[in-house]
Amino acid sequence: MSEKFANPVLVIVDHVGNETEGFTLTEPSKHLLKVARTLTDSDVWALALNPSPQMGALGECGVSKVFVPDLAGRSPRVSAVVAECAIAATEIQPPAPISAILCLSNYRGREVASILGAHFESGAATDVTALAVKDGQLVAHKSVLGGQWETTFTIPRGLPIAAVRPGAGQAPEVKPVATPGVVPLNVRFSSVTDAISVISSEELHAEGPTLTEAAVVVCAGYGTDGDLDAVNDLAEKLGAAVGATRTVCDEGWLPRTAQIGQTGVSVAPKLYISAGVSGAVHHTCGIAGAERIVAIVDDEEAPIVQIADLSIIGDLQEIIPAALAELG
Ligand SMILES: Cc1cc2nc3c(=O)[nH]c(=O)nc-3n(C[C@H](O)[C@H](O)[C@H](O)COP(=O)(O)OP(=O)(O)OC[C@H]3O[C@@H](n4cnc5c(N)ncnc54)[C@H](O)[C@@H]3O)c2cc1C
Repeated sequence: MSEKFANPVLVIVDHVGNETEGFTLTEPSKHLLKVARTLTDSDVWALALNPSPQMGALGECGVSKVFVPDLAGRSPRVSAVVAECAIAATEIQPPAPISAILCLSNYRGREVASILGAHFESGAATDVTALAVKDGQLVAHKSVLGGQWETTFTIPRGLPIAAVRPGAGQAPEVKPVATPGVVPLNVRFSSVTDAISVISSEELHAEGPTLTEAAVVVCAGYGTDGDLDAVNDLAEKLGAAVGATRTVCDEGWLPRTAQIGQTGVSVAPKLYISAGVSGAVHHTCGIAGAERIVAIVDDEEAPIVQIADLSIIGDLQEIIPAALAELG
């Protein structure tokens, strides 16, 4: 039986939505809460960054306590705001020692983790792909050097902080909590935090699901030769988000925000379908969280074939229309 912490693990969770239409806990956050459950015999707590967290979904993920800070108009997109909320959650009275703080390893999460690591004079691991507890310490795994090496390390001092890649780590079924407690947080934000404010933010891809949230991702590779009609048609049919390899973004066929991989985003869909992708490690390290991988590629020796659950060898411009015809 694997070792666990005796104290709660705090998870910084993300929601999408707004106050008018309501907030929805993101799939990567749900996954991370279940990963947290594997690390402690005690409670899993969540820090939510909106005034109306999705309590039902948090309870289903085994969360017993939800910290809800009053941001007083500040944006949760500012990493320092989020970090100071997490610090405030660790200072509630009476004190409740926390074993570890987890967040998602995205652009904001990596910054949040570093600020927290510096504040607690402990350490922060980012881009983590798996977590465990050994000898009372958090053990983190991460792939480095373009995914060619897997490293295992620990934070031996103070409160460990880990930013975990979306969808990474084992997430077993958890025992739901019927009614998680809500703890309002009054945070004394520092002047450093208030030195940054968000002037505006607009969603660039309002159509279709977000790449990192989507249950199905169709990824365009260089083999599309810039003709993305088939990929877009398949994505539309499946309600999927469209991703890309770096070469596709380098060519300007899709925006850089679509890039999946080491220098792009990580995705963790239930189904990832690649079209004309060779499967370089720089790319496949970004799909480690995918449940099922289907590769459409004309080269049976391509590395993607080695990791795919199903490979369809041939011309994507013939295979995808044929598949769409089957789907009706
Ligand atoms: C430091 C570093 C970081 C990097 N970061 C990233 C990253 O974040 N993300 C990323 O994706 N890459 C990244 N790369 C680049 C990566 O190494 C690969 O070059 C890139 O992923 C290859 O993209 P691709 O599979 O689209 O193209 P290719 O490797 O050219 O593969 C195209 C594939 O399509 C097949 N094909 C051609 N025509 C057809 C057709 N008609 N039908 C079906 N199949 C066809 C070909 O046989 C081939 O297998 C990085 C590289 C470095 C050095």
